[in-house]
Amino acid sequence: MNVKDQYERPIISLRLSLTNRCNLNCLYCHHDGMILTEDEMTSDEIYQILKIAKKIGIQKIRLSGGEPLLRRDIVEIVEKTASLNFKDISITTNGIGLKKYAKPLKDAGLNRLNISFDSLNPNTYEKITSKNLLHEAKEGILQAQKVGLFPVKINMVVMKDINEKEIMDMFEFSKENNLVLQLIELIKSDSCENDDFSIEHHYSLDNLEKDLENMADEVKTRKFMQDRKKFFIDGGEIEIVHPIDNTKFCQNCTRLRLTPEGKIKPCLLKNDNLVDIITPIREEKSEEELENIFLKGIYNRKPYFTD
Ligand SMILES: Nc1nc2c(ncn2[C@@H]2O[C@H](COP(=O)(O)OP(=O)(O)OP(=O)(O)O)[C@@H](O)[C@H]2O)c(=O)[nH]1
Ligand SMILES: C[S@@+](CC[C@H](N)C(=O)[O-])C[C@H]1O[C@@H](n2cnc3c(N)ncnc32)[C@H](O)[C@@H]1O
Ligand code: SF4
Ligand code: SF4
Repeated sequence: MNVKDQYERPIISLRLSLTNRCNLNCLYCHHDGMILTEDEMTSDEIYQILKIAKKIGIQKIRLSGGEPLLRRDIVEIVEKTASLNFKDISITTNGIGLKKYAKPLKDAGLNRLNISFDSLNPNTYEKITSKNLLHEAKEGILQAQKVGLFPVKINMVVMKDINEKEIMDMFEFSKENNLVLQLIELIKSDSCENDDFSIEHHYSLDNLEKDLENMADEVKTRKFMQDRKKFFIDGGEIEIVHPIDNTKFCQNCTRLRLTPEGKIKPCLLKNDNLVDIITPIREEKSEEELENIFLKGIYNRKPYFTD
């Protein structure tokens, strides 16, 4: 089965937020758009939801959070996910736990990783994350690379007056270590604790995109990935995530989300259209009923930014 939403967007990927807990406290964090509850699904409940996802045609799974590596059963979750033969399983992490987990996760069936890393400067890193853990994050990145997870992407949220001058240094670091650099525009959302920060430090990626276009040996567009652009420069790769007021980004959005407590979330930036799937699972409803609940989540999808 291959499902489309009411706007003819195929549903290709599911992003599971495994927890709202985190070991960093980034100034800009949007918590993947979550309402911050403490409830977390068990790995068996997650597995049941993934089975329905597979059945309705979801191909790609992303595990995120909060910090997904804080889940003690993270390896078991990846193992269970891998047993369902999805095309792609990835994790977004701050990298602090990777020294310990990169190899077990790879062995459990993880394909790739995105690692948040906004600065190579220890003071700036600490200012952003409120923890003096740059060294651990960097070690985690290199460990992921070493155990053969590929590609490893660096997620760098670009912020005015904080790290915007570091883009080229981060690109050099990425090239040297065979990493893809993903530059992310700072998003303002209801789930950011500090609204003023997102406004004050917003840095538009428009001009940078034009500069990269001129510098690039090749430019590619990721069609089912929000029409994002990838720039190939001097043997390195930069991808731009430019979601704000970007109608094309939303027109090409093919992802559904799941909250840690078990609700289907149709859009990162909205919380008024969630669909509870964990209660019916705990009530042992039939497969058909559970599938219909999933489809209701898809039915609720709507592009956030429109013309
Ligand atoms: N507006 C919006 N922003 C998103 C969405 N998904 C991801 N982002 C932003 O994109 C950034 C990177 O997300 P990741 O979790 O690393 O995954 P990704 O880049 O979307 O996925 P891949 O490129 O396939 O690895 C995050 O900072 C999010 O803020 C989305 O659906 N809508
Ligand atoms: C919420 S974090 C969860 C996963 C993990 N803790 C991490 O930091 O990678 C997922 C991604 O969202 C990004 N992010 C968080 N708040 C953001 C914001 N306000 N604007 C843009 N990206 C943001 C982070 O940089 C990270 O790459
Ligand atoms: S961006 Fe990731 S690492 Fe930073 S506070 Fe948010 S969840 Fe934690
Ligand atoms: S509709 Fe737009 S804002 Fe909402 S999740 Fe998709 S890309 Fe993000």
